[in-house]
Amino acid sequence: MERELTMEFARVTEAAALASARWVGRGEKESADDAAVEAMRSVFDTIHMSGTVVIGEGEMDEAPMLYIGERVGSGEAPELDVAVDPLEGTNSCAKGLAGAIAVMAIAEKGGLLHAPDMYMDKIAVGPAAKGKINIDAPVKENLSNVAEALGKNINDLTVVIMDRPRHEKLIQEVRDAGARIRLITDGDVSPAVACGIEGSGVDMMIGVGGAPEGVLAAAALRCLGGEMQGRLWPENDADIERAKKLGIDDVSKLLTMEDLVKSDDVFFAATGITEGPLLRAVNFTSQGASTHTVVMRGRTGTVRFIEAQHRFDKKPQYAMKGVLKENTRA
Ligand SMILES: O=P(O)(O)OC[C@H]1O[C@](O)(COP(=O)(O)O)[C@@H](O)[C@@H]1O
Ligand SMILES: [Mn+2]
Ligand SMILES: [Mn+2]
Repeated sequence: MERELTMEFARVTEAAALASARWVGRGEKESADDAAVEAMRSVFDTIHMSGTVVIGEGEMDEAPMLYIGERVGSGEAPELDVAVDPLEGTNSCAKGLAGAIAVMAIAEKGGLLHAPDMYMDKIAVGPAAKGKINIDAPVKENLSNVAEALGKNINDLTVVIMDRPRHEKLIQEVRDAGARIRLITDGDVSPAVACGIEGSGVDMMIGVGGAPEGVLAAAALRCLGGEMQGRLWPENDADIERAKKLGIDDVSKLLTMEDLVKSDDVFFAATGITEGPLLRAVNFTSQGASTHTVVMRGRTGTVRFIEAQHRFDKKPQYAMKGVLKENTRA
């Protein structure tokens, strides 16, 4: 894939972030989601590519846009697989809490695991701890190996875990081992990616979250040289069927980096909506808004943080779209 595409993908996540940022704290999850999806969808068509959505907003009959199998892009070469989560952290956005991002990953055809819409158990670390994790090992063993690889004491490790009843035992085990925990209410992609960014303050992300989110985070960690391991976490027979439909016959298989993201020929882009360990929030100004985006390319490992200023007088498509009229300036 050509390097020029990185800038194009930054435009895609910026548009989604700008649109959903209008809905921060308004308590309307659906409107925030719809705004992100619509904005992302419309920018895709301006990009010279033939994309197929392999991770998106759901099956064709349950999502009007960015559904699995939908074609995006101008229709010209190259032929690519697209994974999107236009609003990752919907609750955080609706409540104005930290951790919402707009995110996507792109690979050559067949390059991304077609993850079913179900849970996945995950463990993620940055490059220094690559090769030191094993999802099947006791948590304490992983913590101690990662601490050693990072040259830290276990007490100084920061582990991000989603605050969910299903993680009660896991949280206790991490506390017993002596590591620090940051419990998050939503959005496990950004902390998983942050593991791979030096100075982000996150050393490890563990626990059960969305499987599609696992593939998105793995794409970034592939670019960053970090590691993720996953295992699908079906809750019922329907989940198992869903996985089989996507070609995953053995739902208990340990998913390595190679299973999640097949090659280095991958791009990742994300823009912050609310502040997080990886990216700053969208900020509205008198002129427009600023965005903070990260784009990465697996082949070269280049990571770019892009700070952008958007002018609403010159880009009216981003101005107040779909938001309450009384918010407009007199
Ligand atoms: O809220 P649950 O059911 O525990 O699911 C966790 C998953 O949902 C999220 O918190 C939010 O995802 P969406 O906002 O895209 O729905 C993911 O980051 C996470 O992987
Ligand atoms: Mn999500
Ligand atoms: Mn989402």
